Order: sequence, then structure tokens, then C-alpha cells
Amino acid sequence: MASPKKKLQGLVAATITPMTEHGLDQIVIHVGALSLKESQELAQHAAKIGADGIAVIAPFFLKPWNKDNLINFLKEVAAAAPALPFYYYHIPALTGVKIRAEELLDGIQDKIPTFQGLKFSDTDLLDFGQCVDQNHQRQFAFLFGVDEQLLSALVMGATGAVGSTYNYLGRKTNQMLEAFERKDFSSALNHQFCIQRFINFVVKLGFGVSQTKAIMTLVSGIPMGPPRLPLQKASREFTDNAKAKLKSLDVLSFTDLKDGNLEAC
Ligand SMILES: CC(=O)N[C@@H]([C@@H](O)[C@H](O)[C@H](O)CO)[C@@H](O)CC(=O)C(=O)O
Repeated sequence: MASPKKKLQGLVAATITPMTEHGLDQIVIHVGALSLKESQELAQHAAKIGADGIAVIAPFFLKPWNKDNLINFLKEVAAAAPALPFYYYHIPALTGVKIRAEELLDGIQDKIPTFQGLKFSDTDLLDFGQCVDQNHQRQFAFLFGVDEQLLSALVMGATGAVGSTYNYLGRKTNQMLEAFERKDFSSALNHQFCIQRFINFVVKLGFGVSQTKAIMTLVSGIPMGPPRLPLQKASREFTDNAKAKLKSLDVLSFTDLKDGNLEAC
């Protein structure tokens, strides 16, 4: 897993490595599940193996229909690991739970004392901005999850980012962060546009977890394995096209895309 500098994090969904040996600064484990009991067990397990925090998506088969239902679910999961910082993972496009994050934040720490922040994977920058706006004491982390829009979210007050493309576009994204920090907005925008060119290209080909695995294998040479059903493996055609695009944009932190890596895909 790439570990780019600054505030970016690749996705760590689960780990079997003893937590003392992973070499990462922090590990937040996602413990969301369709069943509350399962989620609580995962939270307890995360605490036992030394995670630095837990994150939870909304349950999406039997959905919470309002803010209070959702908070009650999250509260029970958080209570299963009372010593761990708790993050709500807001990803409405995948869960179908469209309760606005800014509504959820209102008074949340009274209900969930360990609440630490949001991973916000949605393109609604009004909702995102209103989350940041109401955080007067600046106590929460706002980790943005739409990689192609990170610059806009930084302007709105994102405090970090978690996304799939940082596993291989980390260098380019760090260049954007550095330009943003030195207030060189024109360079920051150029870097964001470059990232967008790649994402726009792969989105048109069909882009998801399988394709992310294929690109990560291609770039690192570390076989990421096939996706689990019902997902299907990315096609060779996709990988060839993604490789050509990465080369033409010159965005890789790795000096070489070795031919063997393509075979590993
Ligand atoms: C909907 C989605 O998959 N969003 C990604 C982004 O990193 C996304 O791949 C990227 O912005 C390209 O659209 C992450 O926020 C979430 C993610 O990868 C995950 O939870 O597996």
C-alpha cells in the first residue's frame, strides 16, 4: 500500500499484519456491516488489534431513514470500542443513504463522545462546506474522498483525504497539496486538472474497485489479487489503456512501469 507523505491515505479496509509491524503512521479500520452485531464485533476486534480508529458506513439493506436512526446505529457501534476515535464514512452513492452529513454533525458528540470526524465521499460541496462551517471549535477531521475534486474541498476546509487513486497518484497529489499550501493556486489547479484527466479517462472505460486493483498491481508490481464476486476482474484492454494514459501524463511516482507488472495483473 502506498504511503504518500502529508495528509493523504490510501485505503486500508482490513489488515492481518500485526499492528506493530505495518510501518504506517495510523490505521483506521472500516467496521461497517449490514448487521449491527457484526459491526460491533468488528469494532471490538479493531480495538483488540490496536487500530488507531474505526470508521463506519451507513447500513444499506435496511436503511436508516432519518438522522436519528442513523446516529443511533453509529452510537451502538462506537460504544463497542469506546477508546477508539470514531469516523462516519459518508458515501451515499454506494450506500444509498442520503442523509446529509451536515445534519448528522449537529450535536453528534453528545451522542457519540468518541466522534472524531467524517470521511466525506460525495460531490455535494454545499453539504461538505456546511460541515466545516459548523465545526467552530475545529475539533473534527474532514477527510475528503472524491480525489478528482480534492482541490475544491481543500478550499472548503478539508483537513485530509482518503482515496483510491492516492495509491498511485500520490506524487502528483502531493504536488497539488504543496502548491495549495504555498498559495500557488494556478499550479495547484494544473495538478488537479492532470489528475482529473486520468480519472476522467478511466471513468469512461468503467472504473471501480477491480480497475483500482489492476492499476495498483501494474504500478507497484505487487499482485493485489482478483476482486471478490460479484465484481469481475478488470480486462487486459483496460489495463493496457490505463498504462498508456499514466505514461502519457507522466504522473507516476515509480520511475518504471515494468513489463512484468502487466503480467502480474
Ligand atoms: C466512490 C469511490 O469509490 N470513491 C473513492 C475515490 O477514491 C474514487 O475512486 C476516486 O475519487 C475516483 O472517482 C473513495 O472515496 C472510496 C473508496 O475507494 C472505497 O471506499 O473503496
